[in-house]
Amino acid sequence: MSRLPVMTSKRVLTSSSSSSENIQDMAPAQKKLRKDPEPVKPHAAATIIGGKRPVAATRAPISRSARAVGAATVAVGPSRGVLKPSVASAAPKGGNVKQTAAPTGTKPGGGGTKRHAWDLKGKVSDMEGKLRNYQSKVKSVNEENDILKGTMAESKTRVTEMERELKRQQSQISEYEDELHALSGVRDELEKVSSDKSTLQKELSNLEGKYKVMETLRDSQETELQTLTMKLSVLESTLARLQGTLRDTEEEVRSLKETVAEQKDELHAGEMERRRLHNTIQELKASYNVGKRLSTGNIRVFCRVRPLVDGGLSKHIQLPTSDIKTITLAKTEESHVGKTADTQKNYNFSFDRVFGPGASQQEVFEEISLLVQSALDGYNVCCFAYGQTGSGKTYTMEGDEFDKTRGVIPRAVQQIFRAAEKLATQGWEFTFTASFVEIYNETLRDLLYTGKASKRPEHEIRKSANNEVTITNLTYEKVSNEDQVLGLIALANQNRSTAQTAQNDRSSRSHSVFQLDIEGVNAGRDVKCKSTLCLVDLAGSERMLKSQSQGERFKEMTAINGSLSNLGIVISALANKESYVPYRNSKLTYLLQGCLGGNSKTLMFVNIAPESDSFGETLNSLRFASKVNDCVIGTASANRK
Ligand SMILES: Nc1ncnc2c1ncn2[C@@H]1O[C@H](COP(=O)(O)OP(=O)(O)OP(=O)(O)O)[C@@H](O)[C@H]1O
Repeated sequence: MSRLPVMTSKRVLTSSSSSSENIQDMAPAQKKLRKDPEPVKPHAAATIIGGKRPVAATRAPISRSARAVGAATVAVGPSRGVLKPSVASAAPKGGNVKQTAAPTGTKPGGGGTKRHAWDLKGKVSDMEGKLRNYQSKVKSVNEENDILKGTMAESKTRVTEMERELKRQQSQISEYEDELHALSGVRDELEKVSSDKSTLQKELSNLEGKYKVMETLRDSQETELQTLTMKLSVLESTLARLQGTLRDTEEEVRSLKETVAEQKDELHAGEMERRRLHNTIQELKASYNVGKRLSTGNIRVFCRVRPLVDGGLSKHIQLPTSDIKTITLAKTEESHVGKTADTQKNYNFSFDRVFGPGASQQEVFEEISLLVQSALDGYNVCCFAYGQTGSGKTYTMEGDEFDKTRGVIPRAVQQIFRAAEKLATQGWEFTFTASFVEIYNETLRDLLYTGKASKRPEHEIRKSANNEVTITNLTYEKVSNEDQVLGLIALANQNRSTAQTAQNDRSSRSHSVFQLDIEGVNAGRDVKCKSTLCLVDLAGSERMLKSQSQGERFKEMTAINGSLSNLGIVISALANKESYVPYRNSKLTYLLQGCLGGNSKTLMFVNIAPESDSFGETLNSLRFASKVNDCVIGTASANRK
């Protein structure tokens, strides 16, 4: 809206700024007017000077008369003699001159009267008329000039005014321009604000959308909250009810705990009583022997008869069905003279138990399971199998791999670990250490050794200050379950079979000793116990005539006989309460010292072969076992603290 006045001003400014030029420009316009036959266009000058039409209007006729005067003036100079052509040449251009000259009545070259050459007076009069005419014209031109001067002054004033106006308008323009500049900044700002506004509007619409979603969410959460509040109140009431129940239950638990503690005390007392009674029973069992005489002792002897290869039993072995403790060896002696009938000689033996050829491994173990239990109660327990080669010692001690035919060692191990688990509920914690050693030719060999054969260490039996017997360099393996022990037994058998390949039938000529050291702690009762379960498979006990054996065999025989007879000697020394017991006479007795002494429960299996050709060896074995069975060593006491 501010542009329009500015443009107008500019146009005005352009035309007026060169007012002097415009005035000069008027000259060509006037020249044109002279050529133009048409009347002068005074409005053109009027337009230039801002519509001062009255001035132009007055000027136009003046111009015409002035031109005529000019033409006449031009002609005045050379008037002598050349006036005619001059007037004549001026005639077609300005007919008005003629008209102006007409009142004089002396129109030279026109329709006027031509003076005679002599009519100088007339000519002077004409000239004077002309002069007067010219003078009046000059006067009117002067007047016109004065008017023009006034107009010029007026125009100058106007120009000055216009220049002032122009300056004012210029300053206004610069103001407008400043304003415009300021407004353009405002416009940019406005544009920015408008773009911000559209961004904000978008954001607003986004937020509105989100708000709606939130509102929906809030509504659903409020519903959920209401549901949860209801559930909470239900739960709170349930909780209050349960807390009441809990208080009652806690009360009940407290009284039950007291009862349990009392029962634990009773159980512990019961366990101790059980151990005492268990021990008494075994002592009583051991004290009753064939001779029906009561004695106190703790070596029990079981006899086991191996079945014949084709089953059944030899005639020379008699096992009365009514008595499970006796065995009779019957020998028929032919009459030398032939006159008398053959005589039969019976050898009767009585032991703690006699197992016939049909006795199963399970039956046999049941009889010794009480003894095994004693090992957990803190008693040293030793069980060894004695008998000639092939009489069933290994079968009795180790048995076969199948469940039914498993021997004493795996069954004893199973029982020990199961019993330890039960005792754990009464606060007992047990640690078990296993070792397996072979005595061959009075040399010790570690059956759990896994190193290089060439680096096999030598072993010595050592006795500590507290009378504990240990073997140097022997593998003592910590075990915590039955499977680990069975793995060790398998390793021992592997070691034995390796040695056996090198020397035929070596197992028959070596003693193998499996030992399980048991340590129990009942921290709650401050009770400890320590014992060793010792299970021994002795070498074959058959006697050989010295003359029949030579070299290595003789050496083996001497070693076996030596250790077995020393075993007998040690047992009788213990039975006779001799001051000196020759334990150190053989490796076997030295190793078993702890198990044979007064503080242990010992069981001996005497295994016999049923074949008639083994009669002699069977008799010897039964005699040896009988001697052992007669021994009264003394009562064992548990290793408890
Ligand atoms: N009570 C039994 N019932 C069935 N078979 C048995 C019985 N006792 C032993 N045998 C079998 O008799 C054979 C010889 O037994 P075993 O090897 O146990 O004798 P051993 O006395 O240990 O001999 P060695 O002194 O040579 O080691 C084995 O095949 C064994 O399975």
